Amino acid sequence: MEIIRATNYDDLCEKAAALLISQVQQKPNAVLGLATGATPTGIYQKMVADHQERGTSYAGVRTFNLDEYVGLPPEHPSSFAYYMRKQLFDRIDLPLAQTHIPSGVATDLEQECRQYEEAILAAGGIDMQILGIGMNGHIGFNEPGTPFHSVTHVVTLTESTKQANRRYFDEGETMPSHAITMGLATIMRSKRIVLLVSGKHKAPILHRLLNEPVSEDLPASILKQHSHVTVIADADAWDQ
Ligand SMILES: N[C@@H]1[C@@H](O)[C@H](O)[C@@H](COP(=O)(O)O)O[C@@H]1O
Repeated sequence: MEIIRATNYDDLCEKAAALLISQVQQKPNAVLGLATGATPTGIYQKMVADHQERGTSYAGVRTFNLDEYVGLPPEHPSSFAYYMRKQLFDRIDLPLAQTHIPSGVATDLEQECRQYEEAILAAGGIDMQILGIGMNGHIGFNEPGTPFHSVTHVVTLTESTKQANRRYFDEGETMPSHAITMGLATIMRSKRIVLLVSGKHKAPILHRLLNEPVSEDLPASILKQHSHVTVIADADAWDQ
């Protein structure tokens, strides 16, 4: 794993956005793997600014998001589909038809997972996958104990993950209990992976990732077996 130390969150976003933008400039029909959560929001802002100021075009790009909550339609403000439209898709020249997010309201969720996996393969695989990391080491929604060979599947969210994402839901609203997520094997098939770690609350998990052996108890540890992973961590995440 290549480790890049960013001075602060803005610098992390600058560095990650530069990787994505240069990927798209080199390959205008690149397949990008995208993530949600708090960490990537600044990156998407920088991509939008670059699109507006320097004209980087996403007209030929295809995207696949890591995950989506089961039961939330794309118009639900807490859905990842809604997040992606607001943060990025509606603000650049990327046709929505070229964006992919698992459907959390598919009648047959198992079939949705199979089709999602097939769609990634049919697109030629993911050129660059952006990842955040959960406090328990999850990537996507692959919680500790998820088999390394897993492909896109339905997961039961842990209490800690529900707690961490509670802030994206209205008070009193019931949190989804399940999600669809790319599996660890799906993520590992990406040609290049960029893992983002930001904030003091992520310092313990960054420490574990860098120091513990590869194990299904720490899902992100599988990334050590990938030949092209870049970890970008800001100073707060290093401060342990
Ligand atoms: N499914 C998402 C993950 O893909 C994300 O990486 C993680 C960390 O999010 P944040 O960046 O908000 O810390 O949260 C969620 O659980």
